[in-house]
Amino acid sequence: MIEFRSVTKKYPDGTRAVDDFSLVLPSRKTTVFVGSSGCGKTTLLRMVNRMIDPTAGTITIDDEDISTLAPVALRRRIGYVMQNSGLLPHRKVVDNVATVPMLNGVTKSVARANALALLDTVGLDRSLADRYPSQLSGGQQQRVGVARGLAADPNILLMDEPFGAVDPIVRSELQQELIRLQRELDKTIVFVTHDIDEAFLLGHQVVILRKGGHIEQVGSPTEILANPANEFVASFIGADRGKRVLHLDESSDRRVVLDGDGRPAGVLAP
Ligand SMILES: Nc1ncnc2c1ncn2[C@@H]1O[C@H](COP(=O)(O)OP(=O)(O)OP(=O)(O)O)[C@@H](O)[C@H]1O
Repeated sequence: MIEFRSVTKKYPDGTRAVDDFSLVLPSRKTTVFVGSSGCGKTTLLRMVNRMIDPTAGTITIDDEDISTLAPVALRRRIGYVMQNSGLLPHRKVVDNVATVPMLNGVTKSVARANALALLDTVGLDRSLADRYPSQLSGGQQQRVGVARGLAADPNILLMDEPFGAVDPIVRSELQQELIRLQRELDKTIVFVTHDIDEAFLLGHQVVILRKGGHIEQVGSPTEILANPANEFVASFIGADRGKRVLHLDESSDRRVVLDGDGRPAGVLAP
């Protein structure tokens, strides 16, 4: 369990990126921070592995105050996946994945063998192991980024807009893959996005944020969709435009679900 208690981050220039933020992120669940640009999502995420330290307040992991832990050691036991994969360009795929375990003291041969197994886990062919990142597609690079984030077998995986830079079809594949991985691996995932559809798809707990890391609403996708807390949330999730209000068309022999604009969204199983 990760807990933020009255956490504030004020940057040296005076910007209050996060202002008195408190929240519990349950273990083995995916919590998604969603909100528009500049609302403090990345700052919140990076405070979990001490890439950024809060100005006030405390963050605990399983009741341990992380300010008492050495940042480098903490970072090596928390997976981190970022938007542009962050792979080292001059290292082969397999070595990108094996780096952190080797820094943690795992021998090269074991780290490489584990890295190959992780390529299977994220749905990549092992034949790509000896390529350099530039020889992969954007989607493949992101998969390697996820494999690298998992390499030290962390309990916690931080993901900062990891699928933001790939096309919609690949993005959808990566999202499905992450849902599968979460079921299989049972990690505590903290995921940042500005895309509410992605947040609802991936999040067990969705946190809708406004400037300064202010929580507008927190809940499961179902809770938020059924009861948006205020007009800001209603507008953010598209409820005000009727986008998410679905209708049933039973005029034919099949029951067709229509979205707010009358477009078919799916067919109900008989
Ligand atoms: N190093 C910094 N110095 C000063 N201000 C910063 C710094 N980093 C971020 N900020 C400011 O803090 C606020 C929150 O930034 P943050 O990157 O956490 O937002 P975000 O929600 O992740 O945005 P985006 O979706 O654009 O990545 C913004 O106003 C940003 O300009």
